Amino acid sequence: MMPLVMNELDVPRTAASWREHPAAQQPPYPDAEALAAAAADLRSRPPLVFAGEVDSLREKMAAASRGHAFVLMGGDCAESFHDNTANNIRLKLQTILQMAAVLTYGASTPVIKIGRMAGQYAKPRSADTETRDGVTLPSYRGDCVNDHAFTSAARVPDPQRMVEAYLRAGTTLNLIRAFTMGGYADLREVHSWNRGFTDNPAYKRFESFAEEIDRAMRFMEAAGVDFDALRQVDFYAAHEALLLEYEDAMIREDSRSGRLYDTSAHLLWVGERTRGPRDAHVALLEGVHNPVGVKVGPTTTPQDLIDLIDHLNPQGDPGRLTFITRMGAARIREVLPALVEAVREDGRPVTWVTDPMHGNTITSDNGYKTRRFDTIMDELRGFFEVHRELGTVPGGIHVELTGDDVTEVLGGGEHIDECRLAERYETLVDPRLNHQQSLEMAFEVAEMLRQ
Ligand SMILES: O=C[C@H](O)[C@H](O)COP(=O)(O)O
Ligand SMILES: C=C(OP(=O)(O)O)C(=O)O
Ligand SMILES: [Mn+2]
Repeated sequence: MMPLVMNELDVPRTAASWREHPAAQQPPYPDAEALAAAAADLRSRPPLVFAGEVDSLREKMAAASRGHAFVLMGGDCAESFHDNTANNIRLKLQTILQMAAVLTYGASTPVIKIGRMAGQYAKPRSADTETRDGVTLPSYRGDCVNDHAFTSAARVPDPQRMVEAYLRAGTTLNLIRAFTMGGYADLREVHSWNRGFTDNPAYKRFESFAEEIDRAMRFMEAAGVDFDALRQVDFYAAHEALLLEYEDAMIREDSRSGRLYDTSAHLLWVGERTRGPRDAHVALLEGVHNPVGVKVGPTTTPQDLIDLIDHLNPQGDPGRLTFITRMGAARIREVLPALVEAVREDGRPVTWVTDPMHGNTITSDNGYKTRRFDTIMDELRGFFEVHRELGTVPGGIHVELTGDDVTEVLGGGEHIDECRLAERYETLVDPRLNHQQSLEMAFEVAEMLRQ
């Protein structure tokens, strides 16, 4: 085990300049003293990740920007304290590992495995309030902020939830590390789970692909590959750096280098609603050394991206900045090329990742916030087409998924239709791919990568 070398108590405040910038999507805490006490409590606690791990992810993201690795980032839209169970963590991890095995074969490069896990507890909302049956209450903003129950007491922002989120993130990371270091991620095991996908009606389309992977495994075995050396994998954690007080309280100095890191996760991203280059969220991430992502939607201009690079990666260090595009299937082929070209012309490297979920959210006729599997796949195809035409590198995918058999996204091999949404619609905010849909996506993307 590497020693933790963070300076936990003496946090230089330079990263705190975010307080001088406008901050969107922050909860209206009723009790400033309670907020300060919770933040002080967090500041006294150990970091959740170690700077050395964060640096190694930065290097891997740099490899992805050059096409020498492929990023798979996935997990819940909003994690919840209630679902912070061993089984839930295990199934999500398993799903990501299964997808990664298929993608590794398709891409013929290492797949960088990143969970939207262990800290994805704060949500931006399009409306500050929610109305049900004539009753209007503050919106749910993630378990780090308030409770999902629809009562006025539950919806009051409670800063003590930040401490709870920290503790839950810590136990989640602990279990992830135990699984991924202790043999649960063994490639032979992961490959055998993927055989379970043969029950899926979509499997027929991928049968020959799956057989190829099977053959490759047998070849490796026959050639004497040391499978025991493949029993451990690197797995990283990421979440949206939305709740500024929480992220600020998790900043620590790395005593080896004197650099500041946001130790709440390895990678942090800024969302489409908070990505203003001169706004507080970007200012906070400017001050830390983590690899960072910025979600960019269809209204983004080329100049917006250059401004973001100026702020977040002025020196053009590879691996520091990832643009996560979420354009919508209908717009991606039209709007992405000019953005990619502007960045290419600028010359400072970024890693391009697609989020095919957030530009494709619809409301079903029976009132569910949902997405169509086919539309999601169409945005993914558009992403690869644009990069292929421009000769640039499609660096990875970012998806909302769960390891459970929920029914939140329409379509896929199991043909989930509107009536079935009611069966297991469990998400607290956005609809997630279920286990089978996630694997189906992995096979489709692996085929795209192979071309
Ligand atoms: O996860 C993303 C956002 O929080 C979400 O899409 C916004 O959702 P809302 O429009 O339901 O507030
Ligand atoms: C809020 C999210 O996305 P975006 O910022 O792209 O809307 C999200 O990833 O859950
Ligand atoms: Mn979401």
